[in-house]
Amino acid sequence: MKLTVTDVRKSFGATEVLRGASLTVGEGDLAAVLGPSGCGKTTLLRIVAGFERPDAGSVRIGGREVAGLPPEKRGVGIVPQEGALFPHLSVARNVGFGLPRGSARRAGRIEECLELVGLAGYGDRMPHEISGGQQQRVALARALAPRPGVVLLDEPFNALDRSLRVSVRDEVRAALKRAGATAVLVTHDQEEALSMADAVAVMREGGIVQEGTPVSIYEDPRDLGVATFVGEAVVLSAVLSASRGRDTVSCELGDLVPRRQTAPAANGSNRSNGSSGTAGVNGAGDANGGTGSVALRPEQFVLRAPGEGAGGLVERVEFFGHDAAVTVTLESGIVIRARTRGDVPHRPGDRVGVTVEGPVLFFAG
Ligand SMILES: Nc1ncnc2c1ncn2[C@@H]1O[C@H](COP(=O)(O)OP(=O)(O)OP(=O)(O)O)[C@@H](O)[C@H]1O
Repeated sequence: MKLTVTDVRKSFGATEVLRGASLTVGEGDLAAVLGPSGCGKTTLLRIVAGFERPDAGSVRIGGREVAGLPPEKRGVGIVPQEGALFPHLSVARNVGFGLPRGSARRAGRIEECLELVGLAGYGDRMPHEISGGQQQRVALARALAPRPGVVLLDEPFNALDRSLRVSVRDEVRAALKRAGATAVLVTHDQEEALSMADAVAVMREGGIVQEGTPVSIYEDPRDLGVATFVGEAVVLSAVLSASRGRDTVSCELGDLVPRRQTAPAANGSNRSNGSSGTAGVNGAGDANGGTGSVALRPEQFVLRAPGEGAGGLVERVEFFGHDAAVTVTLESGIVIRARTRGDVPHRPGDRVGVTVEGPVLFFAG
């Protein structure tokens, strides 16, 4: 079911934790609420679940206002941080916990949900007899069993080690999609949000500051704060200027092309993507001739021979197999981290030239 949270406010004593947070999750979508620790993510989730009462605002599930309803009347399933399975109950009894006792469909629904999460046949095991990732999938099966309108996942992969996390994420996403569930995942991990979710809502200081697809949030962040939180970026001072129908952002790595264009191009067409506010600049602000900041992504840096582009010294090469990260200190002292192919020819101590490819994010101010 569709979930709509509108202008929700919540204070604990004198601390205002939610300052008018709004969020919409389409039916069958998986939305990630992404924000730093303490920004109010869990409080928002607890308000949707009914464990906290908002001071103001509305929460609608499938069009029905649920703000006054207790948790058990909301049709919400919850996957807590560490699975929190009942250790003395078998996997099947954990999954069936929220189902009416004695119903003829109970056993069938338990098996169905175990199948959804890829654990058919595991019903008789005890929680300690399965892995941490499997325990999380059982927790998801338990949340899905009563067919909730919305499933809430609160940092569900925190307890898993990194290598396991990636595969469990895929499995959880696949199970949610198979179940056709509308789901909200709370996380502070941008990679998790970008790789798993259909939509990402970036949260900051008690409010959702930007909602969109993972690609749009990464490529078109509304301000420098979102740009640097959602993905790595090197931020440099820059000046935006327009000449001959084309905007240019000048910084110590040269004259670059901003992602948004203010001026009509030479052939008369306007290259602005028109998505919001003043073109030439990401987010609000005045573009013309302005100073501001440019945010450069690691994959935009190209390492070349010394003499081409800005000069720098390779400090470190991190090899990941499929790609590599090369840390370079530029002559100005700025440190950049470039994502390159895995077969990187550079070694610490090498001199290189650095250029930037592709349109860049520019923020006035
Ligand atoms: N019951 C409470 N009483 C008082 N303060 C609270 C309560 N619950 C949360 N807070 C405060 O509200 C703020 C937001 O907490 P919340 O847990 O919602 O943030 P979060 O973004 O989920 O953080 P994390 O990622 O660390 O879990 C924090 O400063 C926290 O201390």
